[in-house]
Amino acid sequence: MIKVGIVGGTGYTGVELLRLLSQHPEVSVEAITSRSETGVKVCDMYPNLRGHYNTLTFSEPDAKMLGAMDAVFFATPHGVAHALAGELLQNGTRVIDLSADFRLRDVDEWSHWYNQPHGAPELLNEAVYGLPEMHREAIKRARLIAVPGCYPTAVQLGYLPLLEAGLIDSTQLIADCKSGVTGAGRGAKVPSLLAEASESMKAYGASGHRHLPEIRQGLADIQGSSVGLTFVPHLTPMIRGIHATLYGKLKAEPQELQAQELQELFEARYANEPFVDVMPTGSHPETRSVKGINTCRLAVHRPDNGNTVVLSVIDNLVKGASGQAIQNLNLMFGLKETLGLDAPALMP
Ligand SMILES: NC(=O)C1=CN([C@@H]2O[C@H](COP(=O)(O)OP(=O)(O)OC[C@H]3O[C@@H](n4cnc5c(N)ncnc54)[C@H](OP(=O)(O)O)[C@@H]3O)[C@@H](O)[C@H]2O)C=CC1
Ligand SMILES: CC(=O)N[C@@H](CCC(=O)OP(=O)(O)O)C(=O)O
Repeated sequence: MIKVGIVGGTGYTGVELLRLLSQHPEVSVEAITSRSETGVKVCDMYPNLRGHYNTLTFSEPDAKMLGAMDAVFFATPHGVAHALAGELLQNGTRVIDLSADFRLRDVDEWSHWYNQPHGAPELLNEAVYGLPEMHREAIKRARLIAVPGCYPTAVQLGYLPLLEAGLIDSTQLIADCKSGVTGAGRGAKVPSLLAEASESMKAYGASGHRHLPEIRQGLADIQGSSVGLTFVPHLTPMIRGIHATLYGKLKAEPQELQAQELQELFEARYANEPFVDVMPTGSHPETRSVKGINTCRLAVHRPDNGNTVVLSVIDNLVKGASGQAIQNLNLMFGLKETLGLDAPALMP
């Protein structure tokens, strides 16, 4: 069994790691941290986990205890993994970080968007961006994984086939994205209150959101040169889910491409990807079709105005965080990529 620890076990991504790992045949969760719930049993705090973790108890984050693990997940706010990752890696423990600590390669850009100095710039060279559909071979060899953000996952998977094939004008990309409220974490905040978030919808970060540089970096890696992107996130009255509507203007020659050819491009690109589902022509994927699962469902449209529209849905807590983190762990440890991640979505 692979022994794992979770730092930040009381948050939404931490408890989602616990839920998913309870079904993983090769992983045993041996340590879980929370500074506020030290001494409390996991199954007493989260009744959905009763019967799965009968003795596992929250403890203070401790480098020695975590260093005894084969791998440690960080499900913590930005800046926490910076402090501990180096010591763990020295002990031979692999690190899978769900926060943004190692996602941006440019230290100054990171400090600008996260309003603090970067705490571990010496580790940036070896951090691998954990989007398996782009970086599978590097992930297999990695010791330190930066799990992509939720919006960045949905946007990059949607644009990837079009940018790889050079079909759209990459100076004018527009990503219009919606998220459920769990995207904001479990800490009490006024905008996440039921009375504030239900029966209403709002954009935020329209003139600059910290996922903008991450998405730009990922899309530039895909096409080999920089992109121009407008990204506007919205908060919607649902608990889980990301819906991304991605616009792209077809270049002059690809103007001839018909809907069926774009469909075939997407199907061919993702034919061997276990967690990307290209839906039939004309589909409009729903966030509820990916609730609780690690799948990104995509549909590509070709309106008659020279544009393409890609619709991309994921569960922010699964393919957008904890599920993708486990997909990375499977690759790093030479396991079947889908292990522990193959249950169907909840419906309705
Ligand atoms: N929610 C989402 O949809 C997504 C979240 N992420 C990222 O994953 C990370 C976790 O998110 P989420 O689960 O929503 O966050 P939450 O705010 O829900 O939980 C944060 C967890 O971290 C612990 N924590 C906070 N500060 C520290 C600290 N200084 N040292 C150690 N532990 C600490 C908290 O427990 P305690 O204070 O008791 O120690 C808590 O368990 C964040 O970086 C987030 O941006 C990524 C993709 C999607
Ligand atoms: C709805 C909401 O507030 N979403 C969060 C992003 C989700 C998240 O946790 O961001 P990371 O993936 O970078 O960790 C936000 O906009 O800041």
